[in-house]
Amino acid sequence: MKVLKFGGTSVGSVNSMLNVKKIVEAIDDKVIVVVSALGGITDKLIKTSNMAASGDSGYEKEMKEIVNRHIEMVYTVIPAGEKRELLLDCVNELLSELKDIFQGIYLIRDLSPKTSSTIVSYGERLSSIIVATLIDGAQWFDSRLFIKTEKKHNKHILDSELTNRLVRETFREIPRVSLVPGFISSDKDTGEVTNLGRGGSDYTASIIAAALDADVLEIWTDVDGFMTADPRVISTAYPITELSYVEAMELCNFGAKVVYPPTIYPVCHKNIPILIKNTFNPDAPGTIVKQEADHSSKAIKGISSINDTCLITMTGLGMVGVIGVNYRIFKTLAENGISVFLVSQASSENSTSIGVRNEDAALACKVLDEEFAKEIEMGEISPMKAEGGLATVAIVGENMKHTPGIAGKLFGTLGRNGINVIACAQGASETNISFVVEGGSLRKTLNVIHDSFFLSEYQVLNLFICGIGTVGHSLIDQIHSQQERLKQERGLNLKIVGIANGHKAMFTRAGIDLTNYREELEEKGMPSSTQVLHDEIIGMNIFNSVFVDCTASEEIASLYKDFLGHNISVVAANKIAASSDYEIYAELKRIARHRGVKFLFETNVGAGLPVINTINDLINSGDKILKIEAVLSGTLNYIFNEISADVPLSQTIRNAKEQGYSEPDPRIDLSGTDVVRKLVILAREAGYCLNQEDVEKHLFIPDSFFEGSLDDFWRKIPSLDADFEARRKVLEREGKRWRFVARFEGGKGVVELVEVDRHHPFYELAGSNNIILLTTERYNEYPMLIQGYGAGASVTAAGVFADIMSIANI
Ligand SMILES: NC(=O)C1=CN([C@@H]2O[C@H](COP(=O)(O)OP(=O)(O)OC[C@H]3O[C@@H](n4cnc5c(N)ncnc54)[C@H](O)[C@@H]3O)[C@@H](O)[C@H]2O)C=CC1
Ligand SMILES: N[C@@H](CC=O)C(=O)O
Repeated sequence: MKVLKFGGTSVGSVNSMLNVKKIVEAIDDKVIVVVSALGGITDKLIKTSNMAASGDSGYEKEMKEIVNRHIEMVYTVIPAGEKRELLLDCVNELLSELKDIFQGIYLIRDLSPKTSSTIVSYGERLSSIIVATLIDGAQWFDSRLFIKTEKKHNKHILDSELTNRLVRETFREIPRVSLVPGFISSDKDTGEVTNLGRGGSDYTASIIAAALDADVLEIWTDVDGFMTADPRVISTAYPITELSYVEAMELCNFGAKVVYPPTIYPVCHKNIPILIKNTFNPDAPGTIVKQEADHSSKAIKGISSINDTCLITMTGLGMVGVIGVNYRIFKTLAENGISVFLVSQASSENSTSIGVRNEDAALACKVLDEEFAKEIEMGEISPMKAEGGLATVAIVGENMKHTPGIAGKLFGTLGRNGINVIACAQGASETNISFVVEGGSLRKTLNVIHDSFFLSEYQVLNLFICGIGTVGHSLIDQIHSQQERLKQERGLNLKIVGIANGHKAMFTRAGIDLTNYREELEEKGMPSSTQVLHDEIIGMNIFNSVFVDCTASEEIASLYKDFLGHNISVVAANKIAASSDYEIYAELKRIARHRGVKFLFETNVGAGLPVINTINDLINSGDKILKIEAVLSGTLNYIFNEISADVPLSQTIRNAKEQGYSEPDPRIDLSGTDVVRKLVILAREAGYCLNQEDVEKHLFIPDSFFEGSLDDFWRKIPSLDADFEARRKVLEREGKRWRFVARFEGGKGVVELVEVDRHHPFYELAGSNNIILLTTERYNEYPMLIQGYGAGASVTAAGVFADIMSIANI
């Protein structure tokens, strides 16, 4: 025998009603069907009662809607004929009783709890007789006759013993299909209508299933089962196939509204499985809840949360070692009907924090202050402190018991993402770790956990890309072309959630479609500014996020500190921050380390060449960099390789810009600034404290050419062509070439134009290539050499991409 329960959405529309009929009639076994009120009707009944009680004549309109909803349902799902007429008689009679009750309330302007309970019972009474008529051969039973409650602490509580006996008596002979209204009950002493609480239809079904030793309890709802997390917050949440009773209880107690929590105990006690199914998708497997759920899988099964938490903290040295303090706290709260869902107490016993719903907080503080008035007056205990606007999150899974390090991983992940844990609790059963965070961090918290415990199919990295010129555009193209492969083969979802250039910016948590992002940015983007980027990116508070700087902007570099401070990793092609004042560079690295995020800038030197990582590897393994000799400017090397009788200096500079080698402002290259920045960064990464002004410069273009605007520069630069050509000819005759060389040794840096002959290791350095010779304690007689493309869109973008991938750490 099976017990099936259909919730309000399952009986809320014509289509779903017809699905219910199909599902029940296809069962080849005895079945007891428990139904809720038509979706939304209970709320409407409560609203109408309150309107009538407050003298608002608008209640009549609401009542009309209730009438229409039921009558229309009857006319659409029950074919014309005798059955329909009989049903209409019953429905009209119930509706007319209801109308009279509302009128009475309106006239006397009074609504007692007893009348309220009577009113809400009409929802299930009406729906159940409609469904009973709809399903062939169904026999209707009145649950008020066998679901019995008693009053305790001002609440109607099930009298299990009496109810079980009455259920067994009622269903001594079980018909093929029985139809029972859920939720409603009656007082065992007075016979007054009561109910089992909102969501109580699940409980009705569970009580009946347990009393009759059903084979299974099926809860038919509008979702595919228990999900790994709230799908409205986590788009990648998915249904869990199997849960143990304990796991299901932990999950539904805490926000996952799939099952009304008291439902689990009666069937668990009898070892009757619960199957959660979707009325709108009956072929989906659903979730099975049973004694022993699959233990071979992930350590945590699901996450649940409530965004309605107030933490009440009681502190005082007068609590230490005093027996009975906790007893008094919980007794006082229980006597006042306040439910506590989280308790956290330090072993020092001088503080206890209690999680209650926000609406209960004021009363909880009041009654506890009263209970401990004497101790408060003596200064032994401080008055209760309430902190509202919080959220409680629970991670749930019986496998946690067998897996060390879950708590470490959980709190480590939260910390790296800048989420502050205000209180936490874990029972010795180890099936649940609950913790409290700021309400505003809930979304991020759920995403972080879902992602890091691999509940999601993919690990997500959220990228903000700033600057979509030569490097930024190429990077986005590369990400676009690799996105799918990374998802499928590496389980990594690289999501670009923000893109900005100097004029426009756009942001979306869902990820930007990269097909036409440039057009979209132009059309739909908001005006971009440093402040906008700062506020939007920090305000979005997204987990696992990386700010990627592909600009050459000082203002943008000034944002890194705040981003790192908000646990956003930074990947910079922009060299300004890493080469700025040593203190700033050191501070950024310090913040990144403290926050557990990354500040990476491999492309600052040698574009995509592995220069900085190599130096880090050498240093980390105990080597010491003694000397750096390098050609670090792609632009200058290109210029000195291209310059010829046919291509004058000024033209080579233009060509370097067109090839995407030069800085947005090529004067940065020609003035040696770019090379100085790079040398400073290399020296710092090698462990030396060097600033740009410490580097000696021997330049080849007079300073006067860098005065004025960029247009002035382009106008003036051809005047140097003839002189350069004359010098080039001499050089050619001598069999030499120009190389702009950077050197660092003994704590001193120099950049200069050097004339090298064919025996020099830099002589053959082609195109825009870079070369870096590292003399170290280990690589001494034969220095380490790194050589290759040192500038250009695709290699630089690939280097930025590699930094991003190292943050993903897959
Ligand atoms: N081109 C290359 O080979 C290499 C370049 N880099 C570095 O990469 C960075 C970018 O270089 P390119 O792509 O060549 O420059 P670009 O001039 O082509 O692109 C710069 C982008 O930054 C944007 N931008 C400028 N100021 C901005 C602001 N305040 N807010 C938002 N966006 C802003 C511009 O609108 C443009 O989209 C530079 O810092 C450069 O030093 C590093 C290694 C190699
Ligand atoms: N402008 C730079 C680009 C790489 O950093 C160069 O020419 O090397």
